[in-house]
Amino acid sequence: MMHNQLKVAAVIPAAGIGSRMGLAEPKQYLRIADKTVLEHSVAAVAADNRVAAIYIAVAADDIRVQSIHFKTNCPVHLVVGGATRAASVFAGVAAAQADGFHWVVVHDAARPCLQLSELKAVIDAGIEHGDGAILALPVADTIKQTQVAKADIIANSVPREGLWRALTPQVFRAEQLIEALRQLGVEHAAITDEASAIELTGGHPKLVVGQQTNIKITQPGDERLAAMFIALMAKEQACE
Ligand SMILES: Nc1ccn([C@@H]2O[C@H](COP(=O)(O)OP(=O)(O)OP(=O)(O)O)[C@@H](O)[C@H]2O)c(=O)n1
Ligand SMILES: C[C@](O)(CO)[C@H](O)COP(=O)(O)O
Repeated sequence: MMHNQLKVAAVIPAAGIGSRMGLAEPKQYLRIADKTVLEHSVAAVAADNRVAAIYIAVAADDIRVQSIHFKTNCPVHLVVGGATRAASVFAGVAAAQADGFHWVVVHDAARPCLQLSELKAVIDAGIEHGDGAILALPVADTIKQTQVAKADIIANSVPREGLWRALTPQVFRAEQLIEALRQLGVEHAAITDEASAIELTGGHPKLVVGQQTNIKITQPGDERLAAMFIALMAKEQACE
């Protein structure tokens, strides 16, 4: 069912330093085609007309974001993020809640290839399912576990049945997410996404199958893959 009438706020954690990329600037400011990775991600979440406001959590000393003019149909607010992803998400959700939003769609700034069909599906599922919903992909490869002392030597294989890779967006009731983060604390090492905070406080979010193209720019080379996907998606849109 499509929940057309409901308005949601998007929260974009964009306060990371991108240490695994090893670049001079954070990965959300890399340029792909005509704009930065952050602008691609913001435009992607703004594409669903239920998204009525966007809250971007940026580092306190971020000056790059000041020169960006976000071209969206809804207001874009900047909030100060924190030392962990969870702290940045908390800041964004708290701001959205203060502005009266009851639902939040959290999407990594580092995932610029999100497609509208995925976004719509996860918002629908999140609102419909009691404990929210996330985009995810079932693990498709054989999974190996390494030895404790030797990181490149196999100890055994792990059954992949029931294993999924978590993506974003992740959709939750603002109240439920903020309470979970407050209860666990935003420094909690096991909160690597919003769903894990909900799980750790007793909830069971729904999994919605995402697209292989919805990659997170994490390691060198990922930006080239993202650029290819963005070019392909633009070409497909032009043909529609
Ligand atoms: N304190 C932090 C850490 C991360 N993020 C954001 O969370 C998203 C996903 O995190 P990740 O890929 O781990 O980004 P970084 O923390 O920047 O990368 P790294 O772990 O390589 O340093 C990114 O959009 C990142 O900007 C954030 O808002 N605040
Ligand atoms: C939220 C997330 O993108 C889901 O895959 C991810 O957990 C955050 O980044 P990290 O690479 O795990 O730090």
